Amino acid sequence: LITFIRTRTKLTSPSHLPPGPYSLPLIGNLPYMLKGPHIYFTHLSHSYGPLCSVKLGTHLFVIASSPVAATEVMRAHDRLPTYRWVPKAGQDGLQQHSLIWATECTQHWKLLRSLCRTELFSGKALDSQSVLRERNVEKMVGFLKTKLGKVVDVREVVFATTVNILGNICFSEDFVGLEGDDEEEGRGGLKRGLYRLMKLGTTPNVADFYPRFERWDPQGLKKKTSEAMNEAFGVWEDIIKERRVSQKGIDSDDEQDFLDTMLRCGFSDLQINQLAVELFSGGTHSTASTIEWALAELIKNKEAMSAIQKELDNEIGSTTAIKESHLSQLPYLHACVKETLRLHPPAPLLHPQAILEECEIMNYTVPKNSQMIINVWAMGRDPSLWEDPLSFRPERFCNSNVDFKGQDFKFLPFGVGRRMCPGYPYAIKQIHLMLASLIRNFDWCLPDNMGDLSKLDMAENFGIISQRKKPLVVIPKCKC
Ligand code: HEM
Repeated sequence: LITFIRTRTKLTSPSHLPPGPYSLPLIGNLPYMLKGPHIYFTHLSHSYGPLCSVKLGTHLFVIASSPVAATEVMRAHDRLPTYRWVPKAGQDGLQQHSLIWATECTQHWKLLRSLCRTELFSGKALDSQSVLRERNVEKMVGFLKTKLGKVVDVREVVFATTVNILGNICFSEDFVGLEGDDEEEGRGGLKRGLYRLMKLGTTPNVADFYPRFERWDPQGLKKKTSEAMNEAFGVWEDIIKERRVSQKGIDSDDEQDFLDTMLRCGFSDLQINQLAVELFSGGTHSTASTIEWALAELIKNKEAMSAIQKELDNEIGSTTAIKESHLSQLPYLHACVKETLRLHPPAPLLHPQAILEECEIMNYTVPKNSQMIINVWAMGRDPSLWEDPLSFRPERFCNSNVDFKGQDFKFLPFGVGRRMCPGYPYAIKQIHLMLASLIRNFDWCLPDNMGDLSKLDMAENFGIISQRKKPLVVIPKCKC
């Protein structure tokens, strides 16, 4: 079959295009994406090599699935004009204020990135936030202690904690409850808005593949995205109003939170809402999902769990609450988090960027306006790059220099280049602290009816953030 497809492809494709499958008229290869684009693209790379091309709707996508191909794609990005592909559902005149959805690296994008880097993610900013993170993580541990022996949805608790940490850093507020009773308490807006935005991000949009449908918004996704944005705005609208009136924090020496910083910079309500929604949607599901996957992998892999518990016992001893100052002494914990990000990168595909000029990559011709994608998920599971790649073996990162800072092209969970995640130092601190606290304070087991640990379901769901298909539902037990 593969030989047939290859021959057919050779006959039908322009001669120097990166190889790829025969595409059906009009729909291209869209029907094959149902299991998840990252899985389909990985299969393609097995058949056609590390740089292949595929037609989806009316667009040509070029997919890089090896470190060499990814390096070449990034080189092309550096020397040629590019623009970031933005889902049509998010294109409502908001890009001019956007960080994540800025199509180009404009002056405003630069300003937002540098503001976030200095005020949220620099070493100094991270140090000043540590008390907020520690306080919220202590609350999470306290809450779980009331649930000993009972079934807990780890995703709910961890997600709520990540939202509240960012809520405190940006608005000095806890926005959601840990009990999952926000709807009854009338404060579910942010959680609901963020879940809705994530769901909208996972819904395939006809208009993305057939741009001529854009103006009709056939699935109503544009409208729903804008409703979810408004729902989030409703959560902090009054806080912004009050702060504008009180002028509190207007002097830079008085600044309490990131809202003060945004007000000092003269941001309008629209700009504040846009940046806040992007920080919350980029920074909460991704970290919560990594913690959920890491805990699931550790519950499943008893040896790794014992090794991490031993490290925590040896390095922290009987100290009750883990502090961020302990984290640098925990290399095995760091290795477990890297191993989780290798197997379960929350962003399995780096965002498509289109190159605006025809160019040569690895001796193939890439036509102008092709969307370039780097398949991080495929590289994390490639047996030519990692020994026994499907097994969870944190040891591979012990005594290794491989890091996620965008230098090692086989391991890019936070992306690479100009659009790399600016929040990674923040994310890593938070993940380390929360995971260490979950393991230090509790033993974890599956509910009886779920049987054997080794059969813990590890299926994944592809979306704007890739998560476990089923939430991790487990029982915390007293570590006595
Ligand atoms: C485990 C946690 C996280 C992972 C794996 C992650 C991953 C990524 C990746 C891969 C990108 C680049 C996307 C691309 O090039 O296609 C990105 C961009 C971004 N991330 Fe993260 N991220 C995480 C946490 C965070 C946090 C905590 C924040 C903020 C609070 C954040 C904010 C952003 C923003 C604003 C961008 C867009 C940057 C731009 O386009 O210039 N992320 N993230």
